[in-house]
Amino acid sequence: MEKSARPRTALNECVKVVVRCRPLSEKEKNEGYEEVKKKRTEQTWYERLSTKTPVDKKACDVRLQVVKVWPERGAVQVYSPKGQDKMFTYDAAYDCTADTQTMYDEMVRPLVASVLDGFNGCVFAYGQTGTGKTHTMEGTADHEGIIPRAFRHIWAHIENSASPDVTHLVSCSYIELYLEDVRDLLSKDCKKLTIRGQELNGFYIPEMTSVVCKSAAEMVRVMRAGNRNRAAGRTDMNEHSSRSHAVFLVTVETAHRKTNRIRVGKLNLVDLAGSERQRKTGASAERLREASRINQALSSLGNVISALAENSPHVPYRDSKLTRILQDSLGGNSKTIMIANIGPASYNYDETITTLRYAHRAKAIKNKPVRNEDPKDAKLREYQAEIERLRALISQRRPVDRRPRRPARRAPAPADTSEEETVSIENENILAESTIEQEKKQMEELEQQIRALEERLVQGGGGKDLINNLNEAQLILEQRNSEITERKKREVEMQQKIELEEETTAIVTNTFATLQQEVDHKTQRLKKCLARYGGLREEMVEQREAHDAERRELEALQAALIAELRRRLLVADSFVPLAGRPAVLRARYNDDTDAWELRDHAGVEPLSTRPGAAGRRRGSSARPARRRAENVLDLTPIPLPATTRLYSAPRLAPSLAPALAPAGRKEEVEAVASVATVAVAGRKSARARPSTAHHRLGTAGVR
Ligand SMILES: Nc1ncnc2c1ncn2[C@@H]1O[C@H](COP(=O)(O)OP(=O)(O)OP(=O)(O)O)[C@@H](O)[C@H]1O
Repeated sequence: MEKSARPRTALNECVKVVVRCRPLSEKEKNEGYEEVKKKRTEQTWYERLSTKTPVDKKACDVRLQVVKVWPERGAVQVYSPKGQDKMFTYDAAYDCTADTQTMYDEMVRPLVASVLDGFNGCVFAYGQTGTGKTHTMEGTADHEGIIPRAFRHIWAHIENSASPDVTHLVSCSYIELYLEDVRDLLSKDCKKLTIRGQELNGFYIPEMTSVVCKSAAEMVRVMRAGNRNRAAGRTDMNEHSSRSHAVFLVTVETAHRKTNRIRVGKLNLVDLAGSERQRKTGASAERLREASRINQALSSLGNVISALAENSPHVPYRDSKLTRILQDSLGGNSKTIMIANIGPASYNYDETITTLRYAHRAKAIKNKPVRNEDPKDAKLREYQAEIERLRALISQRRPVDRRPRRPARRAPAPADTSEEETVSIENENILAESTIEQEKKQMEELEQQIRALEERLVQGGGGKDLINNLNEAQLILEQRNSEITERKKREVEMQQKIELEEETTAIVTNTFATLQQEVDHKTQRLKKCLARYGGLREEMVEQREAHDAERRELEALQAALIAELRRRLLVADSFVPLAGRPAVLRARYNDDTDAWELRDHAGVEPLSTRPGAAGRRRGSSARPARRRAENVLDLTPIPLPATTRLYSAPRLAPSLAPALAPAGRKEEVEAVASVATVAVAGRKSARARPSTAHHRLGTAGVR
């Protein structure tokens, strides 16, 4: 991501939130069917939704679904196991029958059109693992996702640019956030990148690879190449689960020759990794580590969404790299669409409710999109300046080039010239010839450079030939489609407004003929308030339960991670030589440079020196310096089975003892035995001490 110019004046625009519910998967059907059979006697939602035969597989499939989508109202209803159904409304809602094409036309198309007009745009898919985020963003061979559709849209627009005075430059980058490392998916070895900048001026990634593309097909190839490098794996919830958050960035620069202005639109297409419960995904070892990082980043994203929705003065963007990358998209200079993916299965009720709540909160986020005109970092401007410079260079050298390539015939030296002069004239001729050759080569090189730069730029076609006519027709059709979808969207909004205002209008227009009527009306309102209060209480209890479940999950995760850490420490204790240990302990993780660093205490402050007292001299003390304790290696000894026994003096017959033991020998034996006992006691007490170094290293290991 490159540093973009800060907005000047901006109109607030809310984040658009879309919900997409995928169909029930075969696995959910089978597992749910088994569960229904098990639970048929319990009073749960299965019973509430049940027909008469709970083991009938078809009826069971219907009853397994706790989500009902109302596309015409943009609403999602979730049947609650405790009685009170939940209803959420969004900018749009799509059920399992809706395809990506409809979704793109209705919601994403206007956003991509804004990007082509110089705005920043972001589409990000959020939701539990296996709910269809990758399916929605990338799609499959049969169902094209939003990303390739956006590519085609961009290129249809470029090919149809009416005027050849318009020049375009399209480039893409692809990065992923894997285990808190930002990796460049388009570089050969997926090099790690650093996020630079600050919260106030925005974050950016300066070194990521940017590939200039000249067609939608080329962009798809770039995306596939990046996908091959992306971290993916199998979990119990998803056969091909994304183990990283991926961001595909498209930059479209458009230069208008007449106005001499450049507009730069940036489109972030984000496929987040899904939140997951260890219990459900069956994650272990590496998957567990990934899951903990995924959940950590998503939790930071949730905190940012909550802070923005509540207009909190502090938004914790710095908490994770994901939120730093998405800073502009959430509350910044961007038009943003959040796609909340959910599954319909009762099995995932809690996760679905959590996703819907987050999505509902995100609706309140206000962004400040501004058209990016003539930003300093526009590559097109750079290319144009370079082309101009090269052209100027060529025209400066032209007179040299116009000289005859080689003299047609070397003029013979006049008869009276000496032999020496003849040689020097010939040498001059040879020198001139080689200079001309060199100049020629340089000119060719310069022209080649110009051609290479110009090839990167795409000139507006003018739409005169057959293909362009077809494209034009397509564009008109798309425009009509978008008009229709715009109208549909307005209808949904109207419907939502009508429903919301119905209640208040009824109250306002109600005239109370009698006192009894007023009492009835107020009783009715009170009942409604009580019902709402009940609903809120229920929600609170549910949230507490969800929080408890999450806490338990995190505790389990922590226990697993600590176990893993102990294993690694054991390996380190056994194999890292003693000399290297202090260095390992001094290593600190630096968030800014994104790397582990060894504090050079020789250069900064020797460990042996005591920290200075503020303003006054410290009295001398026998206690060791404070700093020293930070670098002490305090390891818990590994309890190993004893392979030796303590020495105990052999029992001797009392009559033989004085004869065999020389004077003083007995005391010596007793002293050795007592030292050994003290050593064992010391070892035991060391075992009982808390392992502070482990804890310290533990934090480091988790980082
Ligand atoms: N709308 C849909 N219609 C049909 N199948 C779908 C739909 N959405 C998702 N699926 C299927 O569900 C499965 C999981 O989808 P996908 O991999 O996109 O989930 P995800 O949310 O990206 O998961 P993760 O977070 O683990 O990467 C896939 O087999 C996909 O084909």
